[in-house]
Amino acid sequence: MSTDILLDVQNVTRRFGGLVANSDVSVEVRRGEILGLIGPNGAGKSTLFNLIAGAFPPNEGSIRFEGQDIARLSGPARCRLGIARTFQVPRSFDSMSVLDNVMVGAFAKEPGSAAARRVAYETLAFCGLQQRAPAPAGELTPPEKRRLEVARALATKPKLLLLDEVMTGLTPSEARLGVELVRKVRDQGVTVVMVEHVMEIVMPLVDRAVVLNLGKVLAEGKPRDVVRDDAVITAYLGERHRAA
Ligand SMILES: Nc1ncnc2c1ncn2[C@@H]1O[C@H](COP(=O)(O)OP(=O)(O)OP(=O)(O)O)[C@@H](O)[C@H]1O
Repeated sequence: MSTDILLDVQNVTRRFGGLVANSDVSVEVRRGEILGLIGPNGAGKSTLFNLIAGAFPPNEGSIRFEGQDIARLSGPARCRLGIARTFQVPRSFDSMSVLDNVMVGAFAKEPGSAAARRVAYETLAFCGLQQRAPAPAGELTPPEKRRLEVARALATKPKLLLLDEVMTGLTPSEARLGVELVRKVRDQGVTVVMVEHVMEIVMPLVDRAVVLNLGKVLAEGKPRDVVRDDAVITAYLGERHRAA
């Protein structure tokens, strides 16, 4: 395996009863890239995130991170190796302060509370949330909550960050700030895989895109090629993209 492959998912299948949510999916994630994972609702994008982050194991196939087989490791063990994720629906602890929420992430790598607090403050500043550190997380606005999700994941000091629809519901100016944050994360040396539905946001941002449809990889490549792919237009993007 080439060392520039950080994450190597090969021939992964995940079933839920009779439903095949991921079917023979292979995706390679290169170190330092921003990879977009796109596709219609129910295509299997979150399932693939869950498989990578360790929410459940695959029924078949292999998942290797820096060459190590991680398919049977727990979520916390994968977090310690350097895989972090956000959730589609933010999962903050609303009665805890914003700072304490981020400290929960920081404790993954920093057992001492003084060091974890320092990491949490640095991460909040990086994400533009430092002013909100003492506020209860439940008082954050929806875009701030999405930032908090990112901050909590970043505080674990990941090598690979999985972003699940962090731009959903943002106004165009909030989304621009979100794009800036994702670029900054990558510039820090963190590899990013992001699920997004808004093509105008995701396509200019990502280096490559993988399209899932009905649990299978339908296409992958440079964004400009993927948006012109006939199968992708038919299954997901719609006809207005054919003229583009
Ligand atoms: N834990 C689960 N138990 C049973 N079925 C599941 C589970 N997780 C996902 N599924 C099913 O697997 C299929 C793929 O779902 P998944 O959430 O991965 O798609 P998605 O591409 O992330 O969709 P969306 O864009 O709507 O979030 C769906 O039919 C979904 O209902």
